[in-house]
Amino acid sequence: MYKVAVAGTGYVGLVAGVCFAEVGHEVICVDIDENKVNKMRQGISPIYEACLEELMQKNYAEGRLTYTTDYASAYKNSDVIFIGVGTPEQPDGSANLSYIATVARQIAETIEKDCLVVVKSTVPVGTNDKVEQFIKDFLVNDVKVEVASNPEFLAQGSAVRDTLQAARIIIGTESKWAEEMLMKIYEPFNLPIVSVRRRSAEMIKYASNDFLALKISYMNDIANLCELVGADIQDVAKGMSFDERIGSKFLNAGIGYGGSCFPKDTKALEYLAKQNGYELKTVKAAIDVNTDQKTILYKKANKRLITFNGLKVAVLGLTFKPGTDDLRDAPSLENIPLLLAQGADIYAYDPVGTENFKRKYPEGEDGRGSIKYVENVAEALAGANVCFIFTEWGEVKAVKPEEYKKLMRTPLVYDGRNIYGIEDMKEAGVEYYSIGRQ
Ligand SMILES: NC(=O)c1ccc[n+]([C@@H]2O[C@H](COP(=O)([O-])OP(=O)(O)OC[C@H]3O[C@@H](n4cnc5c(N)ncnc54)[C@H](O)[C@@H]3O)[C@@H](O)[C@H]2O)c1
Ligand SMILES: O=c1ccn([C@@H]2O[C@H](COP(=O)(O)OP(=O)(O)O[C@H]3O[C@H](CO)[C@@H](O)[C@H](O)[C@H]3O)[C@@H](O)[C@H]2O)c(=O)[nH]1
Repeated sequence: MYKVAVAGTGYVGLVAGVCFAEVGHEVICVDIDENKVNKMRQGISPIYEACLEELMQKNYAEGRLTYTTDYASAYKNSDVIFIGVGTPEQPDGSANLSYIATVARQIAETIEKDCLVVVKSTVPVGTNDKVEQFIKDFLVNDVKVEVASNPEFLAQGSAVRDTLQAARIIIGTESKWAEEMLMKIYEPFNLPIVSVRRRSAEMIKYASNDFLALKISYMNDIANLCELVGADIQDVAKGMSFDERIGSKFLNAGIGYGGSCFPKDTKALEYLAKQNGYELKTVKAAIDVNTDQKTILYKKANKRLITFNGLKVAVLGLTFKPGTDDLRDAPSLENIPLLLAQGADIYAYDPVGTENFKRKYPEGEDGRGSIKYVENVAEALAGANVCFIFTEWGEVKAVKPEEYKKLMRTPLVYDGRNIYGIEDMKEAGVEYYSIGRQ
């Protein structure tokens, strides 16, 4: 078993740290955010993820998992340091590598024994080479250091399961020493390992994410055409899914992909291509379709209503997908300002995302409209003139068509997740609009 340090305790770093401890490694998680570290020491997860808190508490109690802001003490004696800090999008679409650079420098200045540095964050092809050079440039002690790539494929909401039961582990190395060490670290997981060179590993991450984003944008594109020609995208997706070459996953048309990865990783790969004099036409198309898709329901509602001014608008779901409190690139963030600017009185419900959303849009008057956060779906729907569904939470899917009819002043529903059957809503007396269906 190894002494493992993890830099960054977000979705990737914390889950990786906890899972490494769970399989027996001695793990220290480092973050610059003192609040987060204090919370974690009390057994409280700073992010909402199924099973994470239980595993944090168990491994902390059993002494295999600790947390610190003191990176020097964490890095100096580690066999391996995983980097899981953010690589957010910059205004030009490129990935911001400043957090990676800071950690690299902190590592260079503190390690006191031979050490493998593993980049888990999603980084443009060639970044691992630069990180290795950067660490060597700033190295204080005479030790051996090498960098390896180990991109992460977990999805938010199922992060622990996706790590412990990952479809594959990708490792990208430039030496036998690094490859063997990473193989040993992952041995207890008993999962398929694909070992390649560093640049290929970096590319596998972007190619996978962008492929999935493309799949979604393709279905959204087809959905929009379905609507125009009288086909039903749900039926079309079902028919397609029986072909194993297509597969049944990620065929759901909707209000566009969001989250912390697909939007930024499509733009970052497009940027990388451009930098190398190449136009990545397929990925550009995925981005363009997604941009339009985000406000497609708002535009539909705008055609149907004279104005949103003074209307009670129920919003069901704020997070970018169910099972997470993350709002990054959530469709709600695109649509709520448009509704507020028109003077809508929004009653928003989300089972876990409300606190995060409140920080961006505090309760009360905003622009011409107002926003209020409610405790359940019924409160949001009561007396509403129109309802938007942005996230397919279980609590939202559980609402029966008749309840919209019963609770709303005018049962007018715009569903960005195709939760309901068209006929079921019609029978219940609900005027219902969704994606790719008439
Ligand atoms: N979120 C996901 O589902 C997911 C999945 C796969 C890959 N990724 C990639 O993994 C990376 C991290 O994503 P995330 O969503 O976990 O990020 P995040 O923003 O949730 O967490 C990053 C953490 O790093 C900390 N940090 C910043 N500088 C630090 C430093 N110098 N030392 C220690 N900690 C520091 C921050 O305080 C924060 O807690 C990104 O590159 C992302 O693209 C994310
Ligand atoms: O058929 C589908 C499937 C997903 N989505 C949307 O796509 C986005 C992303 O969903 P999902 O992939 O489930 O969540 P993420 O947590 O963003 O995970 C993705 O991004 C991570 C970060 O890189 C990767 O590690 C994961 O493998 C990859 O699935 C969400 O807005 C979903 O609503 C659809 O619109 N239709």
